Amino acid sequence: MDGVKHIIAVASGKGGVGKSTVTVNLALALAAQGYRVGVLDADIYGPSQAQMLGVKEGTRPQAASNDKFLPLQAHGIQAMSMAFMVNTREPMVWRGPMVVGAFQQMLTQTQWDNLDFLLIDMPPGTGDIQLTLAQKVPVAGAVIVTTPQDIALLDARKGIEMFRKVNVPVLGVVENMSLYHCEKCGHEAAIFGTGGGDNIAQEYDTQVLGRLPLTLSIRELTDSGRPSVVSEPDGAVSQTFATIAQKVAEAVSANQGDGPTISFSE
Ligand SMILES: Nc1ncnc2c1ncn2[C@@H]1O[C@H](COP(=O)(O)OP(=O)(O)OP(=O)(O)O)[C@@H](O)[C@H]1O
Repeated sequence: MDGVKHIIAVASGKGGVGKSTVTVNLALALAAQGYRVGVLDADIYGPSQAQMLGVKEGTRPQAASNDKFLPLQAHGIQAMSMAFMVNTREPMVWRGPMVVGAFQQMLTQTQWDNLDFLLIDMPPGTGDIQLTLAQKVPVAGAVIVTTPQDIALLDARKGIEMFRKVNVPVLGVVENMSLYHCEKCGHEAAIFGTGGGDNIAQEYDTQVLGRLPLTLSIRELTDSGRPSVVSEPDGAVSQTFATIAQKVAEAVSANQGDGPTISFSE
């Protein structure tokens, strides 16, 4: 795709497992490692990237010279979202084809500026948007976000199966809300059970990219527009995202054969 080297879908089967939180922090972690990164919020009905990136309500993208939109800039990354086009306080009462049309327009009519990675924050489920993405553009891989409990894993499995059906490699699984961590007393509890991420990674012959705790700070920082990776760059959560970013970049380059080029000369 024009202006983009690698497209990565961040997906989950189930809603509310932290997919948007992982997308924005992973994007910022990749940017911190020197990559040029963009985020496309494909959640048309419930976009959250504008808020998570701290873009002020009512900010609109500028038109480029060629019928395209310029993405907005936030914390050093480029971003496009339905939230930049509509009043986010009003519900979008749209039928499926209109939603797909809006997604396609954002996908093809955004003038991304020389990105190494475009992360697409997918809506939950395995429907129209997922199929449109796989059919319209070459997707380098998918990152699956899940929480460890059975009900979320059930849906995460469907997400993995769907990407396999459309020949998109699964780069790995991020287990979110692995462990509840009380920031006051330090108490930890596996509210959603343990081992879910490992089991699913083993089942589908992929890797666990990282595990994130359920903590107040992740929620507060991300929802307030200054995600953990920019607010607490040296904190444990940012370290985890740095590792996830590294593994994602490695998995993409391994899949695409971007290894070093060796040449011989006399
Ligand atoms: N590890 C975490 N600890 C605490 N809060 C979290 C964590 N991950 C996500 N949250 C919070 O949970 C809520 C839902 O997260 P998020 O919007 O990222 O989920 P989602 O999977 O993208 O949801 P959907 O796709 O259904 O909109 C947000 O308020 C977010 O801040």
